[in-house]
Amino acid sequence: MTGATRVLVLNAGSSSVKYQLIDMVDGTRLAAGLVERIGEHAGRLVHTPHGGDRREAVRPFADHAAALKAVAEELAADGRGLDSPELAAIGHRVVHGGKRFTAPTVVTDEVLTEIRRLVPVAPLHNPANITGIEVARGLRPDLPQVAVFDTAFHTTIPEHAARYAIDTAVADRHRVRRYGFHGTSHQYVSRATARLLGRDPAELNVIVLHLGNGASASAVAGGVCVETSMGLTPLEGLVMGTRSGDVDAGVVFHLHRVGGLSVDEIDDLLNRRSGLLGLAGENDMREILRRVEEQDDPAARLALDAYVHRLRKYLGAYYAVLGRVDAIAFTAGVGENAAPVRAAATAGLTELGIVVDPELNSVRSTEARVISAEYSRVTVAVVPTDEELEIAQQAFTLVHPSH
Ligand SMILES: Nc1ncnc2c1ncn2[C@@H]1O[C@H](COP(=O)(O)OP(=O)(O)O)[C@@H](O)[C@H]1O
Ligand SMILES: CC(=O)OP(=O)(O)O
Ligand SMILES: [Mg+2]
Repeated sequence: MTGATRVLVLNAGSSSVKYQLIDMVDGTRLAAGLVERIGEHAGRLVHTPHGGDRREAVRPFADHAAALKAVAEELAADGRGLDSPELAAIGHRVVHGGKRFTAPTVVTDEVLTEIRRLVPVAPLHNPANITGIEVARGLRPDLPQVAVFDTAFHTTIPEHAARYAIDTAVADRHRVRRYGFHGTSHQYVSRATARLLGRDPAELNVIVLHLGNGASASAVAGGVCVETSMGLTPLEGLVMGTRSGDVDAGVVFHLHRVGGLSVDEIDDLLNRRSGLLGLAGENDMREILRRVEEQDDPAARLALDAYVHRLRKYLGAYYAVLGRVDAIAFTAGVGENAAPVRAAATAGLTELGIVVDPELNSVRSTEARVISAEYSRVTVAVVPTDEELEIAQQAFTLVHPSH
């Protein structure tokens, strides 16, 4: 293959930027890294070039623009700067695509305006995604900037699952419905699960549990998403690091009318100070598990139990939605690494045909692997997600449809 074959992928989060430079001919990761704690006193950049040593810098990064400039400098230091003629596109994770964006899209001014209009329904995410696009475009105005939307994979969810049972006219006017997020990951992992089992995705029903900082579940029937736990915004569903997941909407009225909290304060409470953080003062699952195991800490125990209980409720619900489940796939930071969470989420479900093998579950590996017992009717697997590769492939296919 000749010409430009590389894609730089930017995944800009609220306080971090993850990036990868991938050669699409053979999938080589030419560079991977992240900048975290953007806007704080002590930021950190970690950069790993292909075949080279990991470099780390601890210093402040005032904002996303400063972080992206630092990323560009690291890539340039490897001789793979953003000015490289081998770059075919820059792929951006964009969290909310609303109803309009159902596929990867080349960003124009008009597309950017639409992504900006969706900021109120993805306040933690879309602003950072927009900055990423603007900075990258400033550095390489000649290159296609491709937006790959978290919501896209969920556009197949049937109307009766996507609708909230509220007045249709009000819902339509304000575009209130279930959009769902982490779609790029749910799509990648459901297919990777089929590959692991040597099956065609079209004949497989899978429940995907994406458990990272944000967490969501999805039900995928024959490769098509039919239900997911996040809703209008990435707040609904599972208990997360700092987000509550499901609460009675009446909680909002109560906190406002009786508790005297403003709407902005309630937003901040539910999105940034709830979940594991709200229950145990700590949003990192590693620390929660450590406190449970080493200190038998009651707050950490409650947080872990609430997290697992919610997960089990969704597992049961999606089992009923699908009718037949072939596989359950655990993915993202917690799903890939936290064996105790996987064990607790699946314990005592023999009647549902779900039996996890404790020994297989305790194996540490970065590879996709089966953790259920041989006789388990439902295959339970750990399937590492790769949102960056999926974004790079979708972006490259869009700009080079022939490859
Ligand atoms: N070894 C581990 N055991 C338990 N939890 C882990 C482990 N490694 C990472 N995690 C958890 O994974 C979460 C972050 O997941 P990740 O997928 O990296 O998040 P995101 O991409 O949403 O920022 C954190 O809660 C972290 O504690
Ligand atoms: C949509 C979402 O929750 O993303 P993240 O897990 O990256 O916060
Ligand atoms: Mg993630």
